[in-house]
Amino acid sequence: MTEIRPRRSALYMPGSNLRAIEKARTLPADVLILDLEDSVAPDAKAEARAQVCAAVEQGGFGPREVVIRINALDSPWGEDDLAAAARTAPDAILVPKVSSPETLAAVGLRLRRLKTAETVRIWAMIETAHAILRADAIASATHDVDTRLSCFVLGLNDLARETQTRLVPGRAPMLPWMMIALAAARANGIAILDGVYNNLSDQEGLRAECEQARDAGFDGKTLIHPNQIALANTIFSPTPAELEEAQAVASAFEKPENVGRGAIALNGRMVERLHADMAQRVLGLAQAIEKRCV
Ligand SMILES: CC(C)(COP(=O)(O)OP(=O)(O)OC[C@H]1O[C@@H](n2cnc3c(N)ncnc32)[C@H](O)[C@@H]1OP(=O)(O)O)[C@@H](O)C(=O)NCCC(=O)NCCSC(=O)C[C@H](O)C(=O)O
Ligand SMILES: [Mg+2]
Repeated sequence: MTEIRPRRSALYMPGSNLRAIEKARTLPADVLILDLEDSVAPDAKAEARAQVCAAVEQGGFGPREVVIRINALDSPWGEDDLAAAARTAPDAILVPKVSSPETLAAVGLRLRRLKTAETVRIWAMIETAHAILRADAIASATHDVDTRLSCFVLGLNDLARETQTRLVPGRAPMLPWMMIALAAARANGIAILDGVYNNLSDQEGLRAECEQARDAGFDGKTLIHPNQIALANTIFSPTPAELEEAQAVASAFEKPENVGRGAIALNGRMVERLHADMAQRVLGLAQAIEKRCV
């Protein structure tokens, strides 16, 4: 079974907020995104960079995946952010406003020159109209060894700003873009996380977006507040009924009488080997979640 990394909940926190970073070491999020970009004011950029890098070097984040979101390379802070982040060897460096594969190649090249540990991956924010139009080309960068791309993260606030498309309940105007990004990610074998839900006090609205993203095939949701973690973890985890079904499908194909068969009937439904593959993924995710024990 392929090992799966759970990314049900990915919590952003401003790099300038030391209290939030300290608190994050105890929060049950699968991924922590220490932000140097939009949540940090220009005057606080240098201090936030130093603070985030010291925190990553200090460690203590347990099984949580630690990601540093840098400023864009063409901003006044991007180059310094990238060099400092690379030295601390987080799990990944998240690059904002990626609009072409060339941006990722530029980041990859710098990581090679900086002799950055091979374990450091690149994640790309998909949050510009060009990124949607070039999603497959950007995701294809994962096949270039230098580029290290392993995950897309949607930025629907920036997409709304650029396109004037409204962020409305149900997200109908944004859904085609979400699915284009999803198809590009899956076609190239990388992970993909949904954008944030801005309303901190609306758990029902958050639930609706998490369920929509789960059904659409996303690995998890990016979050902005600790009170959003539990819901995302629950919704992006397999339910007991899904686990039972997955176990039944996997076991059915292991029976000696089914070894040579491509399709079988199970509880009145046709089940093919592709369903057994899907079942193995569900079982693998459940196993990986259990192993994390945050
Ligand atoms: C939105 C907030 C500014 C609200 O902060 P605050 O008013 O302090 O919230 P609370 O008083 O309810 O906080 C309770 C405790 O929880 C801690 N806390 C709050 N938020 C976080 C967090 N994100 N991570 C870790 N810990 C957090 C507080 O410190 C309190 O702790 P304690 O003192 O022990 O009680 C704030 O939630 C916040 O800053 N959120 C993150 C904002 C952010 O990072 N934004 C950038 C990413 S979103 C984005 O850019 C998406 C994309 O690019 C796009 O385009 O869409
Ligand atoms: Mg953004």
